[in-house]
Amino acid sequence: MSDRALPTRRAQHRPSPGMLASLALLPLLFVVPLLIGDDFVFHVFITICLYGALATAWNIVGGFAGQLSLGHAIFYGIGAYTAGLLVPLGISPWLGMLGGAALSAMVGVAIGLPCFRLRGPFFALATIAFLQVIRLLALHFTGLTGGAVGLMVPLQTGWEWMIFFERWPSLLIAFGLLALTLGVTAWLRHARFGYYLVATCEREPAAAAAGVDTLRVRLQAVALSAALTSMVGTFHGMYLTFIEPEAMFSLAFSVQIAMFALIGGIGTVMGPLIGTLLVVPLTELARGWLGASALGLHGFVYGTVLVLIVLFVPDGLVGLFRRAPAAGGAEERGETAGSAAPASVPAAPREAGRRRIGEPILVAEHLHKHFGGLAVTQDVSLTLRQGEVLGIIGPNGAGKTTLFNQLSGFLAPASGTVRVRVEGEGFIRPATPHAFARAGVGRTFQIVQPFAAMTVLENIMIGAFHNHPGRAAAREKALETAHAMGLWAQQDMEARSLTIGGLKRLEIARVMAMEPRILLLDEVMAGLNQTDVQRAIRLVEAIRDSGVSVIAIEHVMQAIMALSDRVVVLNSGRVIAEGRPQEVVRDPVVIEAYLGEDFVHAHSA
Ligand SMILES: Nc1ncnc2c1ncn2[C@@H]1O[C@H](COP(=O)(O)OP(=O)(O)OP(=O)(O)O)[C@@H](O)[C@H]1O
Repeated sequence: MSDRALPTRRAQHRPSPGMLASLALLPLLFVVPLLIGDDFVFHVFITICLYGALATAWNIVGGFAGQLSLGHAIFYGIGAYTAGLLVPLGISPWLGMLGGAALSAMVGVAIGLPCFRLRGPFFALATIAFLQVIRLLALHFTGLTGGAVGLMVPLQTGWEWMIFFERWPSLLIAFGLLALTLGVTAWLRHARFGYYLVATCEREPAAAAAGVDTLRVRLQAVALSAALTSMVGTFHGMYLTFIEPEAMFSLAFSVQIAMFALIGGIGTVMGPLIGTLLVVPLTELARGWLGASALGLHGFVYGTVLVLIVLFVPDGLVGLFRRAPAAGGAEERGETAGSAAPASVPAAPREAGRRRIGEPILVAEHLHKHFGGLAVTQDVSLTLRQGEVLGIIGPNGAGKTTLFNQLSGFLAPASGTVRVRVEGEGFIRPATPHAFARAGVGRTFQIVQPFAAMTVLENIMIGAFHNHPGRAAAREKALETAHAMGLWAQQDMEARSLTIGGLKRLEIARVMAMEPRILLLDEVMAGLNQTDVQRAIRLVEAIRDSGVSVIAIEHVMQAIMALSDRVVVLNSGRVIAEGRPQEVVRDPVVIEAYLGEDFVHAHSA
């Protein structure tokens, strides 16, 4: 995402060469036809603007939200029909445009609600199914839509009716719609909403853990995209002065819009327009030269270009202009410069060494969870107190992660409750991951979940947005957290290039940027070398000393012994022991179920 949807720290004041070139060339879309003054040229440029706007609007769902919609013609058709049906009633298409946009946004949400549960090809197929249903309904209700015969838009000319004798006003409107969609996408790319969309697209659980209401974000995206698509549909209907279900709700048209974006580069602001700029003139010029003998040629042109793009520039045409990634080796620089050591966790409210364990802050009671016939959590109760570190240990498959999932809203217990104390509200019972995040519960994942295509800083910003909705404030908070977590030197690196130790720290940094009161750590020491384990222990100590209460699942007993105030031992989904670490490791039940005699001998030697 650093090079695609969001800028890196260095890049943010310096747009990419592709972006600059596209912006400089943008006014030419309006000026060139005016200078040439030829009807065909006007038509080609109006078509470019319209398809560019449609592909840009599609990109909000297809690119930023990562949901391959092949049903976007639904919104285009709604826009055209809403205005087309209102004009005979004496209502201006400008009002029809707004009405169509509102209706499309609602239809988008109604379709999105069931479809967003589906992934990959199933989502795409579901959008096609909805498109076909709406097309058939439009063909059936002939009284409303004109059926297969279609509707002629009454030929009233002038700005009020959006129909003109001259070509330039149509070009102006098409250009305006293109500028509007580009403007909305450019805003989105830099706003919290855009970060949330990309995070949701890349790793939904990690986004949810960072407090993102992932379904809501997707629905907002589809509503926005549908409204913009519908506005273009309204104008195109008026421009063609004829609307019919087969053309307005066409699958081929939906695929075409998606293809322009794919060719140019999805998840980028200018990519969809660049794709359109390449393909539409090629097609229109070929049609102009070859005339009727070139019927269906556009399909051949699209197919050829798409195959070439997939083979040679899989990221789309904007990939050609992309700047080289930030200089490699920053991780090593960070390591050797010693800046990777956890500096401090900011704003420690009380002195280390004088910790006082306070009132209960998270209480789980009688949790039960089954997966089919397997009872994974059996009557588990535990209490975390303010300022405490509670260790959870147990053999593989004991149910530790399943318990964590219930303590953070990722799994609903079959029975039992999880309550969290919130300042001024007393104990509440959150139900979803983002509700837990709002209540101040942050968590990491056993298998690290970085947003791989974002920079380290952008990853941390996803957490920082939780309490700092503005981009500048979130960035400030993320920088502060990166420094505290020893990730300062790596802040501009793409997360995917971090070492395992760096990824584990990033996982904690993203949660800490949310400023949680309760931190759930799922095996953050696993796979680390001895030096990194020591660093991680110091980091968790610093977090604890800053006033955050911690529950840590861990197999690294050195860390459990150093950090835990109390330890809960799980085996086969049940709590088999609980107490101070020194007592628990001597418990024969724990030795038999988990630690083994070797551990006892090693520590008594
Ligand atoms: N979604 C699921 N569906 C079916 N079974 C599951 C699911 N998630 C976990 N399990 C099973 O539940 C049991 C407990 O898994 P869990 O991951 O909670 O254990 P754990 O104590 O965290 O193990 P480890 O220390 O290896 O991470 C395992 O037998 C696992 O295979």
